[in-house]
Amino acid sequence: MAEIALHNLNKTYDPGLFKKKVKALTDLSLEVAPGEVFGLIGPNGAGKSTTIRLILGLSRPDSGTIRFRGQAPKGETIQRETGYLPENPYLYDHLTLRELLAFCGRVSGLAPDVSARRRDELLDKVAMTEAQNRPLRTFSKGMLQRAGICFALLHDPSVVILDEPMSGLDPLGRKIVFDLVMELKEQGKTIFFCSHILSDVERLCDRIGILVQGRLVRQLSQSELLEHTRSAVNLVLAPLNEAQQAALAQGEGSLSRRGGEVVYSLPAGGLGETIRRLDELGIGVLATRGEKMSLEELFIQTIEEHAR
Ligand SMILES: Nc1ncnc2c1ncn2[C@@H]1O[C@H](COP(=O)(O)OP(=O)(O)OP(=O)(O)O)[C@@H](O)[C@H]1O
Repeated sequence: MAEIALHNLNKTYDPGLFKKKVKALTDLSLEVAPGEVFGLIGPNGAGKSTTIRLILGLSRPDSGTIRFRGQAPKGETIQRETGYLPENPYLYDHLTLRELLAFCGRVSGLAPDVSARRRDELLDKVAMTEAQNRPLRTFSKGMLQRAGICFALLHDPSVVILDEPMSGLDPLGRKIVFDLVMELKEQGKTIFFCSHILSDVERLCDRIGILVQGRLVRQLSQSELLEHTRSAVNLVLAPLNEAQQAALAQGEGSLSRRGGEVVYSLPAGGLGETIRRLDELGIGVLATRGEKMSLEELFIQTIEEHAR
């Protein structure tokens, strides 16, 4: 049974009088299996945070169903079983981090010794032991992010939901959080997260969903992702006229400009057919480069296809 199952979710925001309604999600369906790491990616405003808020019951869909282990989610179960890091964690800023975590432990019903042990472990993991006695209002964005991660994980939840966990972190902080998420994955936790750092998503996730304008336009398992990204070919083309550009826009590859070069990227499998097509269109190929397509390129290609 899926840990999280979303079926045909629709969500519209109504900002009030005289303002246009915003359709944030359209017929969104996805499932996350126990122990799976699911990464939801998409451009700004695609509906990622909205999806997370619906899963957590912080907002209600207009229609569609949300199931948590087969049941309609109840506030208490969700609080007990999930750890949530919001996009911009708002924490009680007059408390020190140590006080915040003690409060969190009490609210979660942890025994004081368990709470203290978890606190010390987590502070150590996110390199915040020395900052624990400082009030949160003195923290930088990256420090607040690390504090938010401790807050989300203190009660050792089995499902972890992270909205932009790498946001505001320096490269070392990113590595710390990356390693922590990897450790949670190894412990068999179910993880659902959104991130714009696609190299992390690529390395961490068992499955990836691409959300564009509120619609889930693509889902890929780790092996499908490997298949898609394994063997791309980039053809460097001679300058194109408008008709040639329009003709290529209909094809299965994607056109881009890189450092003054016109590059046409396509899966290696279709190369023979593409060369014939370029020949018919009178387009010269200046160079051919075989390379691994990154998730970032696949992401941009998917968004461009969707825009077309
Ligand atoms: N409370 C709200 N009232 C009105 N519109 C909203 C509200 N919250 C979100 N939206 C709109 O819904 C859409 C989806 O927003 P959401 O925050 O879910 O996107 P996102 O994918 O998380 O974006 P980002 O990557 O920028 O964080 C956007 O158009 C946003 O402006």
